Amino acid sequence: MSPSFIDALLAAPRPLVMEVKLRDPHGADLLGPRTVTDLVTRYEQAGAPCLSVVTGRWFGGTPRLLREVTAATQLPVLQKDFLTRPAQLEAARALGASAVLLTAALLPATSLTRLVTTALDLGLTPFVEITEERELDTLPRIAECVVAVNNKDIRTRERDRGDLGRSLRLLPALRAAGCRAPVSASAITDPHDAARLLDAGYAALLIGTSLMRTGDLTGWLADLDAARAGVAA
Ligand SMILES: O=C(O)c1ccccc1NCC(=O)[C@H](O)[C@H](O)COP(=O)(O)O
Repeated sequence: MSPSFIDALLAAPRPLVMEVKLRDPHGADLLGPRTVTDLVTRYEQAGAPCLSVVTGRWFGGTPRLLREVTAATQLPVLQKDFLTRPAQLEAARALGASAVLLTAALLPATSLTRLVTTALDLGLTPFVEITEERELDTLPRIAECVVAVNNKDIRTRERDRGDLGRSLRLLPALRAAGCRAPVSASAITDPHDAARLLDAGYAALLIGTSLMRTGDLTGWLADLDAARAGVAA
């Protein structure tokens, strides 16, 4: 049996969730001449422990894209979309997802509780995204969730430049609330910044645009590894 999304992430030596995302927030194409299968294979070869796929239409996605990704890999896959109903979580599982995005800012507390419970009952890892400390107050079963700090603002379609300081500021509150798998997500463009976030105590990072855009994925990851070794020395 494959490991759950959260277990695969926590066991990874280089804990990056590599994201399949067809368009940037301004509508620019990120895939280029590659196929989705080429990209998934490349991420796998690069050692990704888990993948993410943006199926939200703001970023050029569709539910069919989730199936394309899960058909091309055995790795645990996160579906990133505006998921608000239990039926959408059942559909995600049927299409092969292992984790589902739940955006705390967009969900009333009662819905968030119901969706976390439903996801866990279905064997899916809830990937709960927050931008403010108070969103942790109503989050149930936090030790079983991945909790991601989004460095951008989804309410403005992530057209802002992002604020990695938000991740650094919120990490102590995440740990204090019992989160085992804190993730920093969005706007991570530089391997040195990525190393800094991991060194600060993040269990993992989620990176889309930078990995989609780099012409040298191996080099990007080598720079991250070198920066982490430097940080640790
Ligand atoms: O964050 C959301 O609520 C969301 C909902 C629906 C579709 C996408 C959503 N977020 C997208 C992302 O958060 C980013 O694609 C992801 O964090 C990677 O960001 P980046 O590295 O800046 O491309």
